[in-house]
Amino acid sequence: MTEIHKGLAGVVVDTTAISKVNPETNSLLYRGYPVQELAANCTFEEVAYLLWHGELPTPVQLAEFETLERSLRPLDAAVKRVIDELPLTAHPMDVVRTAVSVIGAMDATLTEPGGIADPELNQKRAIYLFAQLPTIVAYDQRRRRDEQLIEPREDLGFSANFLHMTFGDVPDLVVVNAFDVSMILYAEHSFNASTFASRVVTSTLADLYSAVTAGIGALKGPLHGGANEAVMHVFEEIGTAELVGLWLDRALEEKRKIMGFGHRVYKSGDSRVPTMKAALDTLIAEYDRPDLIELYDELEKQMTERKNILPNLDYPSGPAYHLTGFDTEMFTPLFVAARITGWTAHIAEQLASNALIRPLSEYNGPAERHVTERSL
Ligand SMILES: CC(=O)SCCNC(=O)CCNC(=O)[C@H](O)C(C)(C)COP(=O)(O)OP(=O)(O)OC[C@H]1O[C@@H](n2cnc3c(N)ncnc32)[C@H](O)[C@@H]1OP(=O)(O)O
Ligand SMILES: O=C([O-])CC(=O)C(=O)O
Repeated sequence: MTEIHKGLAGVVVDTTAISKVNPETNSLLYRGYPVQELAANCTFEEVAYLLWHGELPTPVQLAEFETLERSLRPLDAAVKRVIDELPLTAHPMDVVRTAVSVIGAMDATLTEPGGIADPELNQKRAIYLFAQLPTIVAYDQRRRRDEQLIEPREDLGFSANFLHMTFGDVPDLVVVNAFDVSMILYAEHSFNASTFASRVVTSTLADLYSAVTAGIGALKGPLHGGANEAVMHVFEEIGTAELVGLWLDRALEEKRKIMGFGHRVYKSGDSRVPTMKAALDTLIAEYDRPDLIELYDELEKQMTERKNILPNLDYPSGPAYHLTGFDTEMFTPLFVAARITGWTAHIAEQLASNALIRPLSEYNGPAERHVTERSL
C-alpha cells in the first residue's frame, strides 16, 4: 500500500526563496530577515517591496513605490457598482473575492499575447490589488453600517489610510502601529493552504486574478484565515475569564477545535504570536479593556495546561481587530489585504520555474465492474 500523506502533512513540494518557517527555532524569515525585526523597524509598504523584490527598498525606491501605490487606491467605478449590488447577507470574504474577480475581468492586458504570465504585468497587477484591497474592505465595512465611502488620502501611509477610510479619522499612532504590525505578520507564511492554492492555479498558467481568488477562497475557512473571526466568536460565547473552564470542558467534550490554537507546522508556538500579543497589549491599554486580556490569558493558560496546544497568529489578531473597531466578519478580509503580498510573490516564483502541480491519489472505490452486470 502506498504511503498516504493526508493533507500533504510533512511533504516538501517545492523550494521557495520568499520565506522560511522554522518550527525548531520558532522563527520566521522573510527573504532572510526575521519577521520581528521587520515589524519593529519597517512599514508594511517596505515589507511588501521586500517580499516582491527580494530586497528592502532604498529611500528612492520606497518613495517611487509609495507614490504609485497611493495613486492606485481610488475604487474603480465598476467595482463599486458590483459591491453595491451584493446583499449584506454576503460574507465580506465573498465580497472581496468578487471584487478581485471584477478587477481581473476588466484587465484588458490579460488578453494581449503573453499578457497572462508577463512578470512585469503581474508585478503591476500585484501593486494594483495591494492598493485597491484596503479601499474595497473599508468600503464594505462602511456600507454594512449604512455609511458612505470615504475616499483614500494620498498623504497617508497604507495603514493610516486604511483606518481613515474605514472609520473616518486617523486613530492614535499606537493603533496605526498595531495595525501595521498585524499586516506585516500576516503578509507571508510559505506554503500555507491559501498560498498553495494560488500556486496550484498559477501552475496551470491561469492568470494572477484567478490564483488570488483561489487564495481568498482557501483563506476563508476557519481552519486557516477564518480563524481570526472565529476567535472573537469564541470570546463572545465564553463571556468572561471566570467562565473559561466550564466552556472549555464542554467544547473539548464535544471535540470542538478551539479557534486560534494549533498549527500544522509550529508545534511549540507560532513565531509571530509574541509580536502580535505585544501589539494587542498596547491596544488593551489604549482602549482600557483589561477584561478582554483576562479572558485571552485564561483561555491560553487552560489550553496549554489541558491540551498543550498553543495559540497561533489568529488568536491575538482577532481581539486586536475588534478593539480597533472592525466588525468581526471583516477580520479575514484584513488578512487578505496583507496576504496579497505573499500570494503575488509566490505566483511570480511559481511562474519563474513552473511545473504543473498534479499529485497522485490511491484509488479506494469499488473494483472494476460493468453496467451490464447490474442487478435490477
Ligand atoms: C493563520 C493561520 O491560518 S493559523 C491556523 C488557524 N486555524 C485555527 O486556529 C483553527 C484551529 N486549529 C486547528 O484546527 C488545527 O490546529 C490546524 C488545522 C490549524 C492544524 O491542524 P493539524 O496540523 O492537522 O493538527 P495536528 O495534527 O497537530 O493535531 C494534533 C491533535 O491536536 C488536536 N488539535 C489541534 N488543534 C486543535 C485545536 N485548535 N483545538 C482542539 N484540538 C486541536 C487535533 O484534533 C489532534 O487531536 P487528535 O490527535 O486527538 O486527533
Ligand atoms: O502556515 C499555515 O499553515 C497557516 C498560517 O499560519 C498562515 O498562513 O499564516
